[in-house]
Amino acid sequence: MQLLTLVIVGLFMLIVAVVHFIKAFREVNDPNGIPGPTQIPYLGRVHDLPIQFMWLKFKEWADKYGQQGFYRTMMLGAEFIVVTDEKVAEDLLVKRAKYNSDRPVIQSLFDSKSTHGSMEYLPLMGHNTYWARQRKLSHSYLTEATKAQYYGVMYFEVQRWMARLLENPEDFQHSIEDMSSKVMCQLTWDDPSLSEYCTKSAWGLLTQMSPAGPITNVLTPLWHLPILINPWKRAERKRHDEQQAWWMERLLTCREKLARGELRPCWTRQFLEKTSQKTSISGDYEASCVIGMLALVGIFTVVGPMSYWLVSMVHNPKWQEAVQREVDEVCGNRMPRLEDAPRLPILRACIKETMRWKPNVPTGVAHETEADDHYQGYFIPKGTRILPFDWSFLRNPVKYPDPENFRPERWLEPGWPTYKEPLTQYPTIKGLTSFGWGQRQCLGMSLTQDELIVGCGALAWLFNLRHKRDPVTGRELPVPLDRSNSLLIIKPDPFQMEFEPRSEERKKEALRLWKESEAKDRARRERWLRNVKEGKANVIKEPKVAQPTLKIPSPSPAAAVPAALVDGGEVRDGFSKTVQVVEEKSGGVNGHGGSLAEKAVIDVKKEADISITIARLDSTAYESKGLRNEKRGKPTRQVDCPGRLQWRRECGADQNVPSPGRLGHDPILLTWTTAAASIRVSQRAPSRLGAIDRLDRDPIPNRGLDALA
Ligand code: HEM
Repeated sequence: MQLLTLVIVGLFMLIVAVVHFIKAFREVNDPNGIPGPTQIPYLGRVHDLPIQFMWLKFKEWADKYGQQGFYRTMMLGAEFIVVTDEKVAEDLLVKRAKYNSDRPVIQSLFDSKSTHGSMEYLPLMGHNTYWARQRKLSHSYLTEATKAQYYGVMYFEVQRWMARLLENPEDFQHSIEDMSSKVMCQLTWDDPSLSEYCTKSAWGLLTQMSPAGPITNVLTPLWHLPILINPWKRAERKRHDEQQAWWMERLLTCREKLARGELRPCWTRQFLEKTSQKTSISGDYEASCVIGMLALVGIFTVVGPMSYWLVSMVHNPKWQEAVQREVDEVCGNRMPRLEDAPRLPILRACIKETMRWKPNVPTGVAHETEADDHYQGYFIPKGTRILPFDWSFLRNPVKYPDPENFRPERWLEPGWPTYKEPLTQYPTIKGLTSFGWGQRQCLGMSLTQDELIVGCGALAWLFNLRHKRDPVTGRELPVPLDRSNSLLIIKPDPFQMEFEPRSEERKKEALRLWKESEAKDRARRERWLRNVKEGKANVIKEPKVAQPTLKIPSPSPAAAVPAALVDGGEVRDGFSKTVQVVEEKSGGVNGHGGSLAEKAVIDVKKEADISITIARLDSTAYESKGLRNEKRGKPTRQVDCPGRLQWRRECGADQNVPSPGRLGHDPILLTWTTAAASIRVSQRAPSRLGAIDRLDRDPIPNRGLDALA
């Protein structure tokens, strides 16, 4: 009897599970929804989407389901729209950029979107205030460096690279990376000797954020295992802390060098001398991150097309000869410079065709939608990831006839769909789909183009790039066309090739040039230091650091609250604001109504008295005075305060507070849930410099950022 009951219960549960599964299956495969491969409830297509060369599977699906320019798939509950046509990307990511410019969470990084104020990875940040101000700053630094022709750094490093290739050609893959790393380390911290570590750190971050990196990026629930049995989280904690400490150390070293007058033009000097006075960047920590991130992102990106240039040239000797002829005609006995670019269309065409033929961000970088939307009659829910699938854009046979082959003439000869005049300006890689879309479009297009012109131009001037021959059999060693890593940003796997100097004269000239540049650089540095010691020119004093002020960057207090809950509001003064909430949801603290209506983040850098006042507009003011920031490291603290005030330190295991205590940051998340509230946060005893250096509103309104596109 008991057995029979068990069997009946078991059968019943099985039937319930099957019915539930069928219902879920129908839901995730709605015949009226966006076309795409059949989805398995909860899993999506995680079972047959390969981690290696994922873009090839995406392309297979694109050919099958992407007739309308997009298709849909799922991964462990996350919705994806894979965009396969440029027009659709334009519609969704440019025209609707206002609410399609967020980023998905990257599970294996702490606070990848900076939702909790980590402020670390600009390209991965959500569509929030940190992103807006860091993008503005990065854009202005990159533009200024471009105008100043990168302070000569690119020529210097490319000359060094040519000499290294002559002396040690076998090491070419390492020396490419080191060259682009040295360029970035000079632009960032005026110190090329940092390149080795910086490159390592760049690949470390890239691996951590890629689907082909830690398994926790795909099997995301694993990330939430307790830290003791979670090797992925422990490894990331170590990587992260080392990287952040290194960035901070760079900034502090630059400050010391600046004070001694030893720092030449670079982005950190620009920040210390000028920007720190009038920026919304919150302080040293954030500055070290935004500048450090720029250095990293400029390494693993440029390495791809620079390496694929070698592949293109080895496989297409006719085009190599054409580039060499053009460079010889224009530059004669010297290496190409940026001012030669208008007269080097074949070089530019081959660079652009290399990027089209072998795109180094083949899947594209996902945006995330911030609002429900409809497109071509289909519903796109908030939180959907939109993947602008670059491999597909660049293999569209209508725009790029014969897409599988290297055809630079498509940029040079009238009659091809992509031909554009004047040839002094076009082809240019600026605006290529590989650099992304809308408000999140890449900021490094000019830098990439310039570095490729100087670097690839120098290669064409100095070398014949050839297959290497096996010394025993005499046979050509293969240079594979389709072997690469599978990270978000790719580069070819190691291979062998020959760098044959075009003539003995050019070889001598390249070595002489490098010796001369190196000697000049050393002499300049020594002169600079001598002058400093003798108290002569070029001693740059850092301006006095002003007392940081509290800021509320959001222009409208209402904007931070879900629109339906808000009935206007006003900013009373710099530090306080009023929000009127007209509707409440159930739940909330202490059983009283009130979903999360507002929250603010305060950074308290050192011990300080602060006063936080929360007042219900319709009753007495509740005050919690003199909260001392003495309990460092305590993860959560509840303040006994009527009016359903809750505040806590934002130090949960998943919420990455930038090295609390160590680097001087100590953010407090403040939330309040009253029906109608005003809040005042102030520093009661500003006894120490920089005690409070940031008061932000979070979530951050996305309106008003369009101007930054
Ligand atoms: C081959 C070279 C490069 C490629 C293919 C590339 C590609 C991209 C892509 C696809 C994005 C995301 C766009 C989107 O979400 O729609 C991006 C963002 C970005 N790139 Fe590049 N990039 C390159 C070089 C560089 C360089 C040299 C720098 C600067 C040193 C740079 C700085 C950035 C920054 C700061 C962002 C973040 C923009 C934002 O989130 O608002 N990139 N890049």
